[in-house]
Amino acid sequence: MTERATKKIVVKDLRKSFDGVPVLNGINLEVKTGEILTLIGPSGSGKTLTLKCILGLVKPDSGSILLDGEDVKDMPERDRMEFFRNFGILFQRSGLFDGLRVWENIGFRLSQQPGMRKRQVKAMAIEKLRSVGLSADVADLYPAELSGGMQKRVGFARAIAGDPPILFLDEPTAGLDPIMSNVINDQIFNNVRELGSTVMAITSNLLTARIISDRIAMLHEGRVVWTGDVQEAVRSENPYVSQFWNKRKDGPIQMSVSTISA
Ligand SMILES: Nc1ncnc2c1ncn2[C@@H]1O[C@H](COP(=O)(O)OP(=O)(O)OP(=O)(O)O)[C@@H](O)[C@H]1O
Repeated sequence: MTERATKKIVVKDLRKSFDGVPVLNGINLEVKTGEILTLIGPSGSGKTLTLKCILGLVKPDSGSILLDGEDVKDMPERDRMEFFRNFGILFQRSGLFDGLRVWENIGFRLSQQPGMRKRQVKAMAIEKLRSVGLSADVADLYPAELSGGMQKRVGFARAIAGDPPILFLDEPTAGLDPIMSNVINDQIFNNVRELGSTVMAITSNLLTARIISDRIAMLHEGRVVWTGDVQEAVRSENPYVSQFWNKRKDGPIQMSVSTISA
């Protein structure tokens, strides 16, 4: 098979500095088709920045980023926006449009396709709401009328609308209680498996990482210090993974107070 068919996301030697201070020091990542890769790592290790570079929100200094075989690093802005329409993105704060009803939020991308009727968009939105465990009544509400957990679920429903081949999930369970986190973990896992999407996720929630991931990539100081299957991560003796996974204060990962409080 070609690289395009087997690897949906390929990041090679990604580097980024701010004011001469290196933050990404040569990130290498690969996500195979249909695989869920989760980035974990201490605060400030470069997880969000890596995702921002992949999404084109921050321009890296060097390296290459291939999505579905296309080099997106130097893609012109208009092409990039068009290209990313094919992918699902769940932002950390759900990113719902306050002025749009739930169904309009979920159907936003679909409604921009020529010839798409309102009725079709709403039907698709309701189907996606059901797949994240919410009833059709929610469709006509506005985001402000929803709890944080419901907003996350609607954000996820929007990300999977259009059955995207690639999905990016930034902290899908941040700020949720443990029960709601678990509901979302299951819904991510089930929906993604059903759709066969390739996923790159970021999470600080180790239970989320454990439930949704096939593979884990651990970042530290802007480098990938370990990658492996999720089962290997759980019992890994790699000092970084073991310290992080077992939430130990002592080890090679040193957290300064300014980092902890950031
Ligand atoms: N636009 C920017 N300008 C300057 N520094 C930045 C910028 N964006 C990120 N950084 C720095 O890059 C480092 C990595 O940030 P990043 O947000 O990727 O961390 P993270 O691993 O996602 O952490 P967290 O889990 O706390 O979100 C941090 O030290 C941050 O201050």
